[in-house]
Amino acid sequence: MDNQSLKATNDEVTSLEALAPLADYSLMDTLNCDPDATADGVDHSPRQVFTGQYVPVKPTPIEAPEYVAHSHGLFRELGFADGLAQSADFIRMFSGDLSQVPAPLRNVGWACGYALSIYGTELTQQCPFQTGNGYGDGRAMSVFEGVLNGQRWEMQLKGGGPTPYCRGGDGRAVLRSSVREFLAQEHMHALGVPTSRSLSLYVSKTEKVQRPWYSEGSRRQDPDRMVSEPVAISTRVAPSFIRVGQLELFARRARKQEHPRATEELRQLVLHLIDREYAGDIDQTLETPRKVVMLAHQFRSRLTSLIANWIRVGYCQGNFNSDNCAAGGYTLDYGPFGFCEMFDPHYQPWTGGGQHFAFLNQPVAAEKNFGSFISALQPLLADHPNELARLEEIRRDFPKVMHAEMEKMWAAKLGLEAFDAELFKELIALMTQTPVDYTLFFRALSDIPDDIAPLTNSFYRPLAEAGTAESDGLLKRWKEWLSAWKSRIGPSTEEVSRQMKRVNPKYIMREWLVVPAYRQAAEGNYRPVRELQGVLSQPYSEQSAEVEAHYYRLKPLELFNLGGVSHYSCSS
Ligand SMILES: Nc1ncnc2c1ncn2[C@@H]1O[C@H](COP(=O)(O)OP(=O)(O)OP(=O)(O)O)[C@@H](O)[C@H]1O
Ligand SMILES: [Mg+2]
Repeated sequence: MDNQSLKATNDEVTSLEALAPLADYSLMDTLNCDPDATADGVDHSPRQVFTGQYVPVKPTPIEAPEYVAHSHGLFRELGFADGLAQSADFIRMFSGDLSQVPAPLRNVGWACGYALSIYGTELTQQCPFQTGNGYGDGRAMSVFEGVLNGQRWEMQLKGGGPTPYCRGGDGRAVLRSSVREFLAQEHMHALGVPTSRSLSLYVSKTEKVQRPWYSEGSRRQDPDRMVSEPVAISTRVAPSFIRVGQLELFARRARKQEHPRATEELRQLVLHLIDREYAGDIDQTLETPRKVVMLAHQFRSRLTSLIANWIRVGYCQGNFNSDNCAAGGYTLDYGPFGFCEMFDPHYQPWTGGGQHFAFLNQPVAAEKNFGSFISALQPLLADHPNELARLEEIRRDFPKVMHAEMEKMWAAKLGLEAFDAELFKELIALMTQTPVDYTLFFRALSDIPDDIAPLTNSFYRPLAEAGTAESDGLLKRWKEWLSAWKSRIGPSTEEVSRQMKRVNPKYIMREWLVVPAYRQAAEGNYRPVRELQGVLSQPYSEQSAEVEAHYYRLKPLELFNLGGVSHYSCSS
């Protein structure tokens, strides 16, 4: 279906029968199926997939699914009736049972292979066959693609059982990680950060799997025991799920001429990416080499803006490999992520992640992924030296564009028209040395206080009380900084304050507030998850006094360094 002819709105979807005619499986219908795939999608053991951009896979339903939550906001955008989320056939489909879906909905889903580069280094070791042909969606599979309210969406189960890319894993996701991803996606959307979205979350009442996790109160880096956790399936939604790593897989094959159609498969995937994610930005009638250059340019804009947004809201991806970098330029894979609370440029919640993926190094990590992306496009321009040179320029200028995005973002956080390097440098030093809570600090600053007293509510160490020379020195510097800052903001403080409150959220997803919610959910009480969902869906709003008292506060000191709260070594 061509994007121009899409109907702008659809009638309210109240059943799967009403959803069925909106299906349009462009990926399955225009790209190549793995020729070794089984027709029925019963394909659940690790094997190599040599060609084709997708493998049909039948999801493995979770036993005895129970409704936990759905996104009211996304349902509204898609034109879905709220009641649908708790209807028997919808629960069946989105907990992995496609056997009874009405045609033309299909009763197999699909999984895709992808390659992995970590910080720009190409790897194949993670593939059980050491070739890269056995790595990809190991437990994620899409089950729907179609056009809803004028927009093309793909729906993907996470935890829907093993695929040929499972590498011996069980294909499941536990409730804990599913609650985190479910909440985080809609929270990021509400924060104004491009992201995959959350549709629904169902948990099994009977099926459990073992995962390494932390004992109560453990401060160790790594989990110290195995715990049995309920499995869940969350469904995420995006215009496509094409990753930088996916392009890389086909580009590596093209580079090595692994099979005669390798370059053609890469070309098809890139053109498909443009249709799905960049149709509004790239003229369909252009020749492929022109399109490829425009794609690189557009992705650079989206990626640099995305990273600046992450830093604006305090988000750290933790594992920003090329396979966790969506080629559409939105946030994907909420595993070892976290929101920075006590400000630390090196904040990294994932113990296995390394400093290269730390909070303020994300612009450089993004540059590495962008390099992988550019390298993946090169085989398509082998006979086009001009376009190839243009691609190289786009890559080379990434840091410049990223830097400009960051300065624009910091200026906005500070309510300034233009970035002020000196003011910023001293602020970062003060925020680190004090240290402050990143969210509370910028929100308190957004009130444009007369003196530093209101800002000190965001300080993890009370300055004045300490009375030491060091803290007295800091106090003086804070006062000087505040007055320097105030002299730089415009005369209409009310307007500046309003603007600042639109970029500096009041509420962010703090892990220690999420832990009790997923624990309660594992006991069958879903109210705390839904309450958190409500609070996190309005992160910039002044909410009730009760919400403020509970959610707008410093992380309690006793929770620092706690395994599973402040850091995690495994997130699945
Ligand atoms: N329990 C599991 N069974 C099978 N494969 C798994 C499992 N857990 C992770 N994987 C696979 O391991 C790889 C690395 O995992 P990672 O945590 O980045 O991804 P993920 O969180 O599963 O998925 P995604 O990137 O799709 O959000 C992915 O290819 C993923 O599909
Ligand atoms: Mg991943």
